Amino acid sequence: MARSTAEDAGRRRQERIESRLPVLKTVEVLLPVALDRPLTYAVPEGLDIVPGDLVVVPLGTRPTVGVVWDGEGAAVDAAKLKPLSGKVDAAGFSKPMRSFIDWVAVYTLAPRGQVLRMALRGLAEDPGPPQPRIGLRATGVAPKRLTPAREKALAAASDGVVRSKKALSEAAGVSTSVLDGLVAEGALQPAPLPPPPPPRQPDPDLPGPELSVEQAASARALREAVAARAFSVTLLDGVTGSGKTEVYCEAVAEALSAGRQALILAPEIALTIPFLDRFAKRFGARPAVWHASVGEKGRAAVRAGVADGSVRAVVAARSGLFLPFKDLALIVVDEEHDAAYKQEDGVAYNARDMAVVRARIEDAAVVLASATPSIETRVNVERGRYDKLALPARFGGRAMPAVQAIDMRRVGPPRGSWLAPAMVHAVTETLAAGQQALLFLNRRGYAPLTLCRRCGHRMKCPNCSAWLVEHRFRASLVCHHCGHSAPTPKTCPACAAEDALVGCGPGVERIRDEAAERFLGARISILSSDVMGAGERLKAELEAIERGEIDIVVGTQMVTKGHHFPNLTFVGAIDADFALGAADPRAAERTFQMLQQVTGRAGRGEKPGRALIQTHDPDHAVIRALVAGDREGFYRAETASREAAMMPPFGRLAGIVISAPTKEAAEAHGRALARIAPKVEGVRVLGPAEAPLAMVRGRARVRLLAQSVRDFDMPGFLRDWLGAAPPARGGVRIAVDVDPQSFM
Ligand SMILES: Nc1ncnc2c1ncn2[C@@H]1O[C@H](COP(=O)(O)OP(=O)(O)OP(=O)(O)O)[C@@H](O)[C@H]1O
Ligand SMILES: [Zn+2]
Repeated sequence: MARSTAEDAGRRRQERIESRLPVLKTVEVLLPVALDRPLTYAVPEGLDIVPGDLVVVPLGTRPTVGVVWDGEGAAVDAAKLKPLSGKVDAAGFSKPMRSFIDWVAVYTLAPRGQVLRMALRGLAEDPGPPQPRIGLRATGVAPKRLTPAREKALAAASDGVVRSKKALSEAAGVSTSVLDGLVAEGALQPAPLPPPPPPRQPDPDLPGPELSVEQAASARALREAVAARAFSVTLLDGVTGSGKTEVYCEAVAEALSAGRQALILAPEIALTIPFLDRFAKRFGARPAVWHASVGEKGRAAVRAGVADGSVRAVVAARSGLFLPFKDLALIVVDEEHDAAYKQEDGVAYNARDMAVVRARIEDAAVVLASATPSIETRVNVERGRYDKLALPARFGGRAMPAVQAIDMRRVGPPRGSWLAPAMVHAVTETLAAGQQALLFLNRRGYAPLTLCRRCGHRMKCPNCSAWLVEHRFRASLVCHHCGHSAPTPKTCPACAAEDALVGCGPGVERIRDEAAERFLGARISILSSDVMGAGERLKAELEAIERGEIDIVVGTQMVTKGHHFPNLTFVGAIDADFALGAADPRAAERTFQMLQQVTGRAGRGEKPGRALIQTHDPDHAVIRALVAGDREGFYRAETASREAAMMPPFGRLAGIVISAPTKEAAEAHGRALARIAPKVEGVRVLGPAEAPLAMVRGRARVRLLAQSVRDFDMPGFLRDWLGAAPPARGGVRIAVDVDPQSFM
């Protein structure tokens, strides 16, 4: 049977060859659209095309850039196919890069084209070959009339150097219209400007800081891992302020010395900013930067440089993982535990995990750095899959901050305020000593809930099952799930009472107001993504804090990690509990990590630090471990309870969210899916159940959860299952999330 099919195919191919002359070659082209399979195109005669080439093809009516994928073109009549329009003049996708895209698609169940789209970012904006820039040069011809301004201009140009119009007008101190006049009279003449000097390359031979004995040992091990030119993963597990950055920079130096490339991933754009300067201090030049706030031109330049090998070091947000490196030697995943590495929409991938996959395909080294490693990574170390290097003490013999809990049930703040007396006292002392304090609350805006004092009406998002968050800074009520935003009304929309709407609970803006009232004259800064953005403003603010121009920093999780403010000695966590109860198997781990990171900002300079944590549950294991400084104890207990519950990494999870215009439709489809779930040993399917966020953007949501033993092909199971699913009609949509981080 199989034999005759093969023979048939062979015969068909033969017929094709005989019936058409000349035979056109066909190729498979993967396109950046929601298709899993490449499409087949004919190759025009004379065009030399190999897998990995970037090509332009007609797709519908639009020319689209795609990538020639592996495999023979299908055995179809090439003459009936559309031919591809041409090759793009850019470095193609290497075989490892193509394998990586295939791998991510298979694992996440995203269509391959959708993964490709991430890897083509920065290409569409390619500015093309640089236009020659034109400047001005003196010709030696004397103008008819010589004014003092003209004299100045000609004197400045007398050296014969070609300068841009702007540069010449500045050098001479005359307006550009003077120069135009001289051009008109032939005394100045347009001429091509010399090309700008190439950007300075980071120099790995510059001396780094003198490392401590432990740091040096770790640095040596990481250098060896990079030099081995083989796949490896190393957890760099060092307490806050132990100098992990200095240590992994040595691994970067090793990659650069070999003329190869390094990628440093950071979970937040805010963290890339101080890193640029630290990198420049170490290597004499800044690395390339890749994230959403980099403009189109900048992105195109980074992408091109990464592909041709001229860009050696890139610091990037998670999407940098899909850049087409020419010779990738090292990926550093800084703050590897961070949930921001997980992309929730579109292709649901975890950049930390996919960094390991990419490194395996490219024979590269991975460094996972964290003061609070994920349980997943720790277990991989215990199983011998990853290596581990430990930095158990802060650099320079500095002490870890002393951490205490404030029991909000007994010694909490007076009604209507959020800072407990002990917190106020500690901040006052800190300011009196000329030091900085950080108040941490992981809630943006002013108040998480607004209600009417008269009728009790609560301000809800019209599109989501969520409260609107008051942002006083923007004078509006905002939904943090869909972005809906409207001016804060003067009257209650339900009972029309005037001035009856009140904010309940605190966000960072409210803490800022309270701090301003309590600590008169203190210079206070709010660090929160919606207030600061991610650009120059944030950079300036971080620098002002570092220089000591700010007394109190009030911030969301944006400030919890990575930053190094030497004069900051006190950290107060306003509400340690709010994440503890969440319907999330990682709730305890996450809370521990967040609080350990934020308290770790205290006392990183000469002066010792301390931290206070406001909690309603001081006996909770997380709080007790933080106060006792018993990191290992917490991890042991948490790992054991995860194992008992068969939760990751001891079991696998996948979430399926079904959304639809109505709750009934979502539920019906959820039930239909659950009914046809394959009965396989070692896996069970839970749900459908209404999602905690039951409505987002006007769409009702229900969830299914698949839970399996550890050694189980979850993507394969999901593919079989969903492949047999009834078609999603009536606006039903299905989103699959393998290894979910969010359970909302
Ligand atoms: N060997 C060294 N010589 C001089 N300074 C050092 C050295 N090691 C670390 N430092 C300094 O100590 C501070 C803390 O180091 P770093 O920021 O690398 O710590 P970290 O382990 O990354 O901390 P966190 O996990 O909290 O981000 C930095 O200012 C760094 O420059
Ligand atoms: Zn909303």
